[in-house]
Amino acid sequence: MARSKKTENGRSDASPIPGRGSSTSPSPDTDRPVGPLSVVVPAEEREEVKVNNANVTELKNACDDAVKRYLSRPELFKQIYLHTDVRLGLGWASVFVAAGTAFYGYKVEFEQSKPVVWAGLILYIILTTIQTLYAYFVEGDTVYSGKRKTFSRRIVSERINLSSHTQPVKGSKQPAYEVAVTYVRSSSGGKSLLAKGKTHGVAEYSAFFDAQGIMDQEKFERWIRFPFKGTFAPPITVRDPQDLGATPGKQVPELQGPVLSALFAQQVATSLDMQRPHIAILGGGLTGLSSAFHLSRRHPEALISVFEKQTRLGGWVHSERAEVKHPEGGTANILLESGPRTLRPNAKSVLELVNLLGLKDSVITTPKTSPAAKNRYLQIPEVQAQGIVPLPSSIPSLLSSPLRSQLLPNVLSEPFKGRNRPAGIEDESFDDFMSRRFGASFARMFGSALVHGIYAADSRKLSIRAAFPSLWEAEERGRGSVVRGMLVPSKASSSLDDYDTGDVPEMMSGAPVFSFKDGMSTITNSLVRYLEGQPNVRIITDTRVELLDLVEGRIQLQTADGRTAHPDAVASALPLPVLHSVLPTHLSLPHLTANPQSSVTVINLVFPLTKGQPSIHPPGFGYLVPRSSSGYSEEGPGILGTVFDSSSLSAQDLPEDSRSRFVKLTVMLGGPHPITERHTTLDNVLKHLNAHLNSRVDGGTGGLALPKPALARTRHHVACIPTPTPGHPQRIEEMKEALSKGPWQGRLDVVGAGVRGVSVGDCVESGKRVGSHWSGLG
Ligand SMILES: C=Cc1c2[nH]c(c1C)Cc1[nH]c(c(CCC(=O)O)c1C)Cc1[nH]c(c(C)c1CCC(=O)O)Cc1[nH]c(c(C)c1C=C)C2
Repeated sequence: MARSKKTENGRSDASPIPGRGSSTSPSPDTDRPVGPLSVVVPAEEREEVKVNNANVTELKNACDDAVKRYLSRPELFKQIYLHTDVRLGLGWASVFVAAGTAFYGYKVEFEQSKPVVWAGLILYIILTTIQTLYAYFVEGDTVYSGKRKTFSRRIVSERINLSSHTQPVKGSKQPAYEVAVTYVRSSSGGKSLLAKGKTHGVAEYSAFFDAQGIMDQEKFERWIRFPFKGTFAPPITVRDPQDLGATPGKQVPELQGPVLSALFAQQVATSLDMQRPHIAILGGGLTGLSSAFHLSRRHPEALISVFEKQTRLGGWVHSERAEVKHPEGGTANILLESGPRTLRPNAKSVLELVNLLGLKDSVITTPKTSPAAKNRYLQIPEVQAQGIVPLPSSIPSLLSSPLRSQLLPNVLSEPFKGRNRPAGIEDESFDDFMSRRFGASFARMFGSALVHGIYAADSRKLSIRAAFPSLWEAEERGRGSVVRGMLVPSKASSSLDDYDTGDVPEMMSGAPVFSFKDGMSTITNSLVRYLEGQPNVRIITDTRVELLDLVEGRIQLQTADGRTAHPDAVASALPLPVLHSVLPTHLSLPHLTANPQSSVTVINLVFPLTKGQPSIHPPGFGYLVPRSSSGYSEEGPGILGTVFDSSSLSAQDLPEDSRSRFVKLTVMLGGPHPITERHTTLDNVLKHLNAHLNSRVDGGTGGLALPKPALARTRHHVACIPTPTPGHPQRIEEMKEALSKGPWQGRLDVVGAGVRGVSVGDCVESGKRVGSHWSGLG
């Protein structure tokens, strides 16, 4: 069932867009308001409803009463008593006529009174006949009529009429309660009709009554309520409310329903204007949210709906806080990242978001001079059996580095190596490229480590042109030499013109990386808060898109809970293999399953430091572990690298004085390593970490074992980073061509890490560019 965290329409008090109000920092997800309709009356506050199970009239009456009780809540509808009033009026009128006639006949002499008595009798018969006909034809099985006025841009009046009857026993089917709903929606005092329709639902009485005849009122309300949740929840379509009914033959868990789904669709449609074009965004991760942000700004006239299969938004950008106890007393509130943890200021699209979402006050930067920015380490068994060695960051450190024999000759000789790119090749693996220019051992030691740190992938499988196009171009600029090419400035302009970055770039100047006080989720949470404040955006969580089809030329989107939508355009921010799985064969796009994806296990560790104890790691960014000379095997530790989070991000931890008492780091495993559960056990990870940190080149902690961690949190991210294999850029061109020229005719756009780049900046950028060719949708 779709569960949405959407707030009421038009709620804009939290809009962090400058000039639109506050610039408050985002509050956690839990702050999101929940519509009153989703509040279930607690069981203890209800009166028990008990009926004779064998009597369907009693069963039906109990359900009718439950409908009335539910719909008459003050926050829902105001009951209209028109039918009762008409029947009462007719009843009283017939009583008066009968009484008047009888009185007249009594007072006046028989012969003289005859005409009037006849007239009275006829009038009485007419009135009671009208009353009966009214009850039968007009009131029918009406259980409830209600009305309300809502305001969203304009006053909208809504009327619903709900009738019910019992479906008798049929074969193996038990007696069932059937509800039919009609609704009318209008504005301008009823002059302009916005929507009109009918819907119905059926459920066996046994679904709500137990063997003793006690009614499960909550269950009944859940069944009847489902669509009303939509008042605060998502629309799926603005065009065709009937679409939202359950798909024939599909079962919504437990009961057939939702009963009032068409009304649900209409409620949203009304508040948004039925004629709006509709853009659906698949995926509520960073790319999906960025797409919604930019599309909602670019197309204020359109309805934008974001579909996310999980409850949580933000994808694998995930910051959490944890209370950690120090064994010597005191606690700290430590921020843990399980996805990306830092950003680079060259990502203009991210700077733009920082500016537009009002996040400047939340930014924390790492100075260029800080060790976290300068010091990086490698763990290469061939160079130092167990420990980590610093990557040289200056000429003197290069000359004294244990890595100099690997670095110096290969880098210094590269400019003198002739052109060696094989004729006619358009792409190759990063490992092949590096081996050609710098030698195979250099490519393995440094190239594979770099690829582990970015793609968690095997550099022998990664496309140089997709992953590091600047190196490929440098080779061309340098007439065969990458080093020479890097010394020649590239012609590519890096203008900020296209980005509304305000003064954020100046604020970042000198900082190699930045993050936020509350971590990377600050961006995704702020995007969600912004989007929730937009009347034309709906975020639909817990809803998996199952099918994306074209039916008679219209886009048809089906969700796993059996609902259908007909958006005018779709932006897919799904991983490409997932997109492949939702497209029917006749619409499948080329190359969606061409690339493998890496899975990473992320283990956040927090260690307490005792007084006077030196840190457990050297100052720096962390270390990477290159591919071993024997390749990837289950025998190895499976570690890709470790990030020293305290070095760059301790400012996220509270209180301030706890920062020197705890050390946080993150160990990453998996990717191309075939890992099993054994690899990710805490004991195993600590054993290797201990060996890496205690025998480091700068002396380590003097051989002391690591303290027992105060916190260890493990997250397995399955298929989280795509590996663009050689030929990827060409394949993407072909896919884009199929999108624009094939049956989709440009109405489907595909964005995200699987398309152009895997960094946070790339994802936000792709959200900025999505559907740039869409105009005049609909
Ligand atoms: C959580 C594991 C991740 C690994 N790679 C990525 C993630 C999220 C994605 C990634 N990491 C980096 C980049 C380049 C960023 C850029 O160019 O702007 C990308 C796309 C670099 C990077 N790698 C690590 C860190 C701390 C950073 C800085 C950016 C960031 O915070 O993500 C460390 C690291 N990441 C991975 C491993 C195995 C690893 C090891 C130390 C995999």
